[in-house]
Amino acid sequence: MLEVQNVTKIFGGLTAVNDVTMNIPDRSIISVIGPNGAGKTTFFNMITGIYTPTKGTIRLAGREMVGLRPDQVVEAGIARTFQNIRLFSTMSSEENIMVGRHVRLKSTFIDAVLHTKRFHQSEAEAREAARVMLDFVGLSKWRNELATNLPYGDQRKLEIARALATTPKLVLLDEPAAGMNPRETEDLKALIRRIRDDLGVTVCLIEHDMRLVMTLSEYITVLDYGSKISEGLPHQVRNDPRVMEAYLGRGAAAGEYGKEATPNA
Ligand SMILES: Nc1ncnc2c1ncn2[C@@H]1O[C@H](COP(=O)(O)OP(=O)(O)OP(=O)(O)O)[C@@H](O)[C@H]1O
Repeated sequence: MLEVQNVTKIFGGLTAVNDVTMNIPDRSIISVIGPNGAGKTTFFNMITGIYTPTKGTIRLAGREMVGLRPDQVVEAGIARTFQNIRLFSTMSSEENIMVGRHVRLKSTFIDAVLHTKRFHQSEAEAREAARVMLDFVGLSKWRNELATNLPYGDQRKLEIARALATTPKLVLLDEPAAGMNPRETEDLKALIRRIRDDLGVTVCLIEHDMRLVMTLSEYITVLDYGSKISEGLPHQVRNDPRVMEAYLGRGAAAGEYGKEATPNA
């Protein structure tokens, strides 16, 4: 599905991502982990067209993504959520998802201004897609509620629903469990499995909650200081001394996230 080859990103003198190669198979659930500042978000930002890699190629089903704008990457089939929730807080849950859906609609700006038949058809289609997505993520009861009024865990789910409304082939989730309580995290795990199983969407996540990562991921890639230091099945990564060293060798990482964040937690 996604082939990332020898990707590097240099900011001034800092190499944030260093020669990383990674393949994401179709319909898999993959995680990218690593201590603070390891380069995970920069990696997502390159895949989604926010940053252009200094070097390397990124192909989605054989099509080169490097050089595309973020909106073109979404159209190609890659959607994402952000580490810090980025919902339109003064819009309802339904409207937030409709915004995501617009990338797939046929009506133009002119249609919207002139309120043409095509515009009304598109609006109806977007509203129906939003209804289906709200139902899928279990947020139907919040349909008309402003996004800002939703409980935190539900705001994260709404972001996922908005990403899914673009009908992606691949969805990138940046710390989806951040700030969630254990029950919300269990719900999220079930939702991520359904995204893959029911919608056939490939999932790649960045996550610090190691319990979630180890039980959900089929394959894990570990970054540290921008470089890939390990990859493999959860039990292989968990037992890799380089990974433990990356987390526990840095008191800051262990202290900041506590036991939950270490691969053996
Ligand atoms: N736009 C930028 N300009 C300069 N440096 C940047 C920029 N974006 C990220 N960096 C640096 O690149 C490195 C990797 O950052 P990145 O945010 O990708 O790490 P991360 O693994 O996502 O960290 P975290 O787990 O804390 O979110 C850091 O040293 C960061 O300060």
